Amino acid sequence: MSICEYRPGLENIPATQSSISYVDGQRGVLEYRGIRIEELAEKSTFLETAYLLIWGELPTKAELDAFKEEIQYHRRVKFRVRDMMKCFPESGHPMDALQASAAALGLFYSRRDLHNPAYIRAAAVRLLAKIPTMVAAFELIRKGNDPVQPRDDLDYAANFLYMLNEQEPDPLAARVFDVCLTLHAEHTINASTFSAMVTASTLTDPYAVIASAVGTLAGPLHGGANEEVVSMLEGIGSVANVRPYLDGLLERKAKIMGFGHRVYKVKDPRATILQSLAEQLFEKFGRDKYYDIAIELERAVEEKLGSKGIYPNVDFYSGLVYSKLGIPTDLFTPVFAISRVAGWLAHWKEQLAENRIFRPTQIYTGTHEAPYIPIEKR
Ligand SMILES: CC(=O)SCCNC(=O)CCNC(=O)[C@H](O)C(C)(C)COP(=O)(O)OP(=O)(O)OC[C@H]1O[C@@H](n2cnc3c(N)ncnc32)[C@H](O)[C@@H]1OP(=O)(O)O
Ligand SMILES: O=C([O-])CC(=O)C(=O)O
Repeated sequence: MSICEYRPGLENIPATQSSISYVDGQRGVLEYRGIRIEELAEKSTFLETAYLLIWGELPTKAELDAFKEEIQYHRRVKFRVRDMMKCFPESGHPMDALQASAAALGLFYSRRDLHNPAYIRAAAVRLLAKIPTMVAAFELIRKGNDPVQPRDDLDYAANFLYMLNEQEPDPLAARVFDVCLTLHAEHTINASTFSAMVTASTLTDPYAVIASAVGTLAGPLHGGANEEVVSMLEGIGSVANVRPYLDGLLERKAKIMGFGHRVYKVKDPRATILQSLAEQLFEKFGRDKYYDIAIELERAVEEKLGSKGIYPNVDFYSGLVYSKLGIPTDLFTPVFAISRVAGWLAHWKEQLAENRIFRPTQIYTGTHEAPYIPIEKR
């Protein structure tokens, strides 16, 4: 077999075949199972979209009702998981808390039966159901409160906001949050999904698969960028300071958070939708001063870097939406994870259906036949 050219970051190297989602980065198109993201954002719900991603087809009403009921049944987490979270340092990052809690689920559901569709479904349901509960629980625990139990009369998105803010959300806020979850659910073979697939390919348990993906999503070049965007907008402080601040970043050759993408060379279609969701929230609950800074920054970056294909990605406007929903800044990436778990699970299932362990090669750049130097002579 011939050795291919080495491409840092595996740029443009196909690492799998998949029918889950599709991105055309030149035209700004994203489809889940062939359906455009704009259409899903308008007409679907997160749980219906998760079902579509994992099982490949839109559910019938009966299938969706059964799925929702299963999710609702599994939302609670065991008291030992909550007690474990109480031992985490309050100052720890919620993504670390989520990674540890997701991995801990493997201690309780350790039976592994990867060829059994019922096992796959049960694990997928458990993860989709429990991850929001664990994210909200850590938030309340670190504030010194007891976690709030899920409410059966609230749907997935509304229930999360309720568990987080300890009050029932406004219906517009709940719908906007549900759309955010749909938008973030899947994005082909990005870094965290690749991480999930590599982990899955060893035939380990699904909790390890998801914990590994959570750890990968946390980094500032990936899902962690949404948190960094808000710090950047706060650091800019005013519309007048946008251009001097940007010039400073470019001089230092620093990355502008929330901009650029390996695949998109135009504005990310999800950023466009998130921007319109932010506007809907501002109309009802008041405008955020950071929105004006964000718009000016988008304009300035386009002028300076548009020719290089650097435009807002999904992480640019999401923080403005989340802040308006009462979500603390360091929960932005865990909230991304609540959603992306759907895509990770879809890829886990697809990987298992035709598994071969990931084991690429390398180009060795070290020496050979090196002498062992005794410690006293080094
Ligand atoms: C959910 C998500 O993961 S979406 C992405 C979230 N991440 C961010 O927003 C962090 C900021 N963005 C970035 O770091 C990058 O654009 C990434 C990591 C998303 C993609 O990285 P890559 O495809 O490897 O692009 P790479 O970093 O090689 O950049 C290519 C060129 O564009 C420039 N560039 C890319 N993104 C940016 C940016 N945000 N700000 C300034 N310049 C940028 C690079 O400096 C480089 O320029 P050069 O060719 O003159 O050296
Ligand atoms: O696709 C990528 O490289 C990053 C990602 O997860 C996304 O944009 O949602």
